[in-house]
Amino acid sequence: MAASEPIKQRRLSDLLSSVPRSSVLSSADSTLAADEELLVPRLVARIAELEEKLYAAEGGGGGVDDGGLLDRFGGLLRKAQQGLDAGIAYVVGDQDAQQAQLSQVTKEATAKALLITIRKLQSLKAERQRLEESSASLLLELDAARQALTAAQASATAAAQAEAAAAAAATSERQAVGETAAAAAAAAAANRAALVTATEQLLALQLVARQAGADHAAAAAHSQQLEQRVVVLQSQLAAAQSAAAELQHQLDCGRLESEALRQQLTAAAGEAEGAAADAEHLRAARAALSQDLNETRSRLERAQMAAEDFQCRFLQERQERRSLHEQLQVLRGNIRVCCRVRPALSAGAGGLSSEKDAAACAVSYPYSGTLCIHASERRQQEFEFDAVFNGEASQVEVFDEVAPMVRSCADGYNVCILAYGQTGSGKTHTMMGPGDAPGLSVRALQALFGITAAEQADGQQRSISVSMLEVYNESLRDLLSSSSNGSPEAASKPLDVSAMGAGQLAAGAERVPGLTWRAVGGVEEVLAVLEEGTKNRSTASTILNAHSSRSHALLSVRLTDSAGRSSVLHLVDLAGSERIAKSEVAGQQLKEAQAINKSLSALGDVIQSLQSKSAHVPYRNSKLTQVLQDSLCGSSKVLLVCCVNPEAASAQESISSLNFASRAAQVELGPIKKANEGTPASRRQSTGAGPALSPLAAASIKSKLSGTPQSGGRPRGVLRDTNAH
Ligand SMILES: Nc1ncnc2c1ncn2[C@@H]1O[C@H](COP(=O)(O)OP(=O)(O)OP(=O)(O)O)[C@@H](O)[C@H]1O
Repeated sequence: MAASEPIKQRRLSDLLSSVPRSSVLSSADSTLAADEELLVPRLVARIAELEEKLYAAEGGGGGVDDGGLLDRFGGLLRKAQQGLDAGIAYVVGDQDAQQAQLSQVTKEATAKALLITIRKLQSLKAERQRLEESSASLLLELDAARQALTAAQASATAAAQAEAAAAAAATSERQAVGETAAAAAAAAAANRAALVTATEQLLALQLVARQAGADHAAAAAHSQQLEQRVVVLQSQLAAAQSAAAELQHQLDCGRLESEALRQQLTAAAGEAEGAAADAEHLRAARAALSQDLNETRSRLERAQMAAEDFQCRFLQERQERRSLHEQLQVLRGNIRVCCRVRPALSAGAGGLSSEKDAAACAVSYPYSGTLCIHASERRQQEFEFDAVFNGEASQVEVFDEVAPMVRSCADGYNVCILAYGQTGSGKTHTMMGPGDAPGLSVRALQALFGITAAEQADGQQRSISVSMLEVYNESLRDLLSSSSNGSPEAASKPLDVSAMGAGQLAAGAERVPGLTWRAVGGVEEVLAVLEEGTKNRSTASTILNAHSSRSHALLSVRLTDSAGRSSVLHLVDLAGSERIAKSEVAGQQLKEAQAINKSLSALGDVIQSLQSKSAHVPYRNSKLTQVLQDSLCGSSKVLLVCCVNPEAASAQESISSLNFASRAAQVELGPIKKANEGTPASRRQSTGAGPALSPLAAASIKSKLSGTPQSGGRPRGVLRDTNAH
């Protein structure tokens, strides 16, 4: 019998399911509702389900899992903590040695990262603590639920036993069934109440279990989050480690750089020491230089003062020199005459017909400034001039004699330098000269350029222009005219001479109106002009000189200052003065020779008139004297260079030329005046000649300036004419 069997410990659901529902309900309480009848099996099923879950929870290792998870969490957290601690220790541990080397920014960044990491670890620890506490509380609740369940099982067992007893009593005795049924109903009601209570407890446990499941899920999720955080922290730790490695690398680099910088600093310090020494040296040198500079400055100031003094004295002395120069010119006379003897030429040259002519020399030089022509063995003639140059005299020596005249032109006087002599005697050589030994013309212009350049430095401005004129067959030809082609017939525009008297030309008026004047700025331009004029010059062969010039050539140089005042230097290469009979010319050349002789005679007449102080000077007798009249009067200076052939064959011609020169040497043109003082129309300026000198003073000055002994008052010109007959 089931009711007499010992009540075994069984599940509450098994006990409940073994109760016969119909008999219990129909006999104990006919008022139970149908849904109440269904409630019991559902509750049993539910309880079974909960028990299964509970058993599953108990036996399935839910607590174990929670503990394992927590352990894992703890392990992970500890590992994370250890890693972080190791990172922190690694980072912090080396800080002592490295901290000083790291830059401030790097240190701050590292400290901030560490702080953040530590805070996160602290937060994780607190979370773990909270979870552990939560898990403990859940375990307690589970224990309580288990105990309540055990109590409910015990109660259910008792109820089942009671039910079994009731069923046994019902079976044995129908009578007692009713009474027993009532008792059973009461017991059933009590059981039902207990069941309701148990059910409520189960529901509560179910809620708790559900809560525990939710908490478990939350804990799992949280654990997952923690794992993720751990992963993140590990990656942060790895990043921190790599950052630390990077920092270490940077530190190493920094150390290397620091070492390099230290070496550079050492080197720079060495250099700085050197530079300081150099600076000290330079400072000393600068001080010395400064001292030198001061001394130099004071020397310079003294030199400047001396220079000013010198300049002042120079100006005074220049004025004095000019004055003395003029006095010397007065003493020398305004016509100076010198003689130049050409060197002997080989046979055939210069018209020499034989070796005998070439060898025989008819000239000797007894004293300084004299020469003697030996016309024959019994006849000789001696002449004295301002200067006598033998055949060995250079162009430079001859120019030295001429230079004062050039200076006079620069001082404002009209000057005329004439080369006179027979054909082949060296006139052209003296005036023009070859390219490698330029004559007086080129040297005079050179000297004038030098003078004007020096004046320019003193602030004076003077321009130089030149003209070239040929007097051929008593007609004038402009050698620089563009229409002149060099042939006598192709005469350019006809030129004539102004009718104004000597020295009476108005300022700005031309002695030869229409004559071409070329401005020249240097010797090169002068040479070009001379070449052009020389090319245009008419030449014709004669027996005496294959290249004898048959015309007078005038190179005129005009100096004009900024005020319009001008002075002229005439450089005249006269045509040959030989006798016509000897030249054996005829026709056109005879005509040329006659014209030459006529003009040279006119020149001699002018000189004769000046010598005799005649009231009338016949300038108009030839074109040559007309053109030169302003330079053959009292307001000018004249230098006549008498050129002489040394050969015996030319002795007579030489004597003739020297007689001409002697006459000229005795001429006094009158008181010297500057070029612009001659006419009322011209501007007047100081003569610079100074007051008239006593003869004694004049002799003294002349001796002083010329350095030559005086001739003892002996007249220049022909000294002796020794004739054996
Ligand atoms: N002092 C000198 N030194 C060297 N050679 C000279 C000298 N004088 C003249 N001669 C030479 O003598 C020759 C004739 O000279 P130059 O032509 O100057 O004579 P000139 O008097 O001008 O003749 P012309 O009246 O025909 O013009 C030339 O060959 C020239 O080089």
